Order: sequence, then C-alpha cells, then structure tokens
Amino acid sequence: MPAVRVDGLRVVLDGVPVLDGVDLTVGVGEWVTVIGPNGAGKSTLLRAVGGLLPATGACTLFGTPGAVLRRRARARLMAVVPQSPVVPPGMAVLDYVLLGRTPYIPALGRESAADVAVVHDVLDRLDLARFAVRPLATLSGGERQRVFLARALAQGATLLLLDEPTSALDIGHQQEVLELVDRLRRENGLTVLATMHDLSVAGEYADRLVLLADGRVVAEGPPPEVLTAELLARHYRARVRIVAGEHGPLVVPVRR
Ligand SMILES: Nc1ncnc2c1ncn2[C@@H]1O[C@H](COP(=O)(O)OP(=O)(O)OP(=O)(O)O)[C@@H](O)[C@H]1O
Repeated sequence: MPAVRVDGLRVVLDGVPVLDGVDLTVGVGEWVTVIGPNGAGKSTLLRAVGGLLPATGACTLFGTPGAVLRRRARARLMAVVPQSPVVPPGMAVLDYVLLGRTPYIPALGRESAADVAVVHDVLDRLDLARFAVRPLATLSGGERQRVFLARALAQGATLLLLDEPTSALDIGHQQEVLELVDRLRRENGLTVLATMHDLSVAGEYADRLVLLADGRVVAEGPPPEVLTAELLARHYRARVRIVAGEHGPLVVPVRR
C-alpha cells in the first residue's frame, strides 16, 4: 500500500483549473520531489495532498481516503511544511516547535516531559537549541525555515510534505537539513514528498522526480530520466548542460 496515492486530482481556484487530472503515487519510505516552472501547480499539489485545499479526484494516505481522516489522525500520519507558515506573533521558537506535539496532547491537557524531550532533541539536531527562547520573528529567514522543519519533525509523522524546504538556506545548511531528512528516512522509514527549484539538489536526494507543467504531470521517473536538457528546455525554456554527478545528474545553466 503506497503512502500517497492520488488519482485524477483536480483543483480549481477562483475558476482557474490549477491542477488538471494529476496522478501520483509515493511508496512507503520513498522520496519523491515535484519539480516544474513557476506557477506549474507544485505547492497546490502539496496542499491538496495535505488536505489544505478542496480538490476532486481520489487521494488516499496509507490506504485511507484523506477526506475521512480526522485532523489529529491526519497530523499523526503526515506533517506539512508550507512555503510560508503562519507564525503566531511573539511566539518563542521552543513553543512553536512544541505545537508539533499537539496531536499527542489530550484535549485540555498539557504537554508531557516526553513531548518536551522530543522538541529539545529536534532543536539539537537542527542546530537550533541556542534559539529556543528567542521570538521566532527575530530569526533570519534561513533560521526560521529550519524551525518550520523542526516543528514538522517534532510531529513524529511518517509522511513529510516539504514545500521548498531549503529555499532560504545557505548551501551548508541546505545539505545539513536534506541529509537529516534522508537519514530519518533511512533510519525511521520516513516518506518524503517535496517540491524544489534546485534541480541538481532535487535529483541528488529523490528516488523519483515528477515534472509538473500547467497543472499536469508531463514526465516522471528516476532523476536521469527527467533531468534531460530536452525536457528542461521544453518545460522551463531553459538552456542547460547535464553533467554526471556522484548522486545523480547535475544541471548546469548555460547562458543563451
Ligand atoms: N487563489 C487562487 N486563485 C487563482 N489562481 C491561483 C490561486 N492560488 C494559486 N493560483 C495559481 O495557481 C497556479 C499554481 O500555483 P502554485 O503556487 O501551486 O505554483 P508553484 O508551481 O508552486 O509555483 P512556484 O514555483 O512559483 O512556487 C499559479 O498560476 C497561481 O497563480
């Protein structure tokens, strides 16, 4: 049974069909990254899978139709890191990451020592412990992005939906965060569905890439099958050279 199965997904926003018959399967433990030009529908696809948008078509999570999952049950299965999460004003980093434990805290109850320990562990792993008491709003864009990921990891879900998880990170933190997610995938059986603009990085970490254009899947497969100069020219109108890398094809932009 796949972690995610989407059949004929269609999303219409303000009368505009943004996703038009998307099929997608993500196996348990797999890392699938959705790529595609600006406006292709990548974030919309993640939000629809995350149950954050009304959509038609079928979407099942670990065999259960997404629509029948209650909020807490969904949150234990799946953690979503949107591009720009809403941050409660004045909230400290530790309290924000603690929100990830909400699905485990009984109604009218308080977080347990175990919940707090999970949060400290995640903050350590993401090099965020020194920011624990700082208001989230005072962090830099990249520091904040790591906090958003920390909250998702604290949620302990087995499926991570990551919308551009490293767009604000410097190259070192980008590698650190992606390696951590990959390690969790190997050690804890996490499944990852992400979107990314950096095509070389996308290809280095994903088992499969899905290329979306104008709300439809136009190519999918292992990175070498999708990261071709011809497909990238057709769908991004980009001129690139593909170079063989140690962990997948590297996409080098070439001036026109
Ligand atoms: N509420 C809305 N009403 C109308 N169109 C919308 C709405 N929200 C998004 N869209 C459109 O849907 C399309 C897909 O948006 P989406 O954010 O999913 O693209 P994306 O592939 O993630 O783009 P990017 O790479 O720029 O982040 C865009 O053309 C966008 O303008």
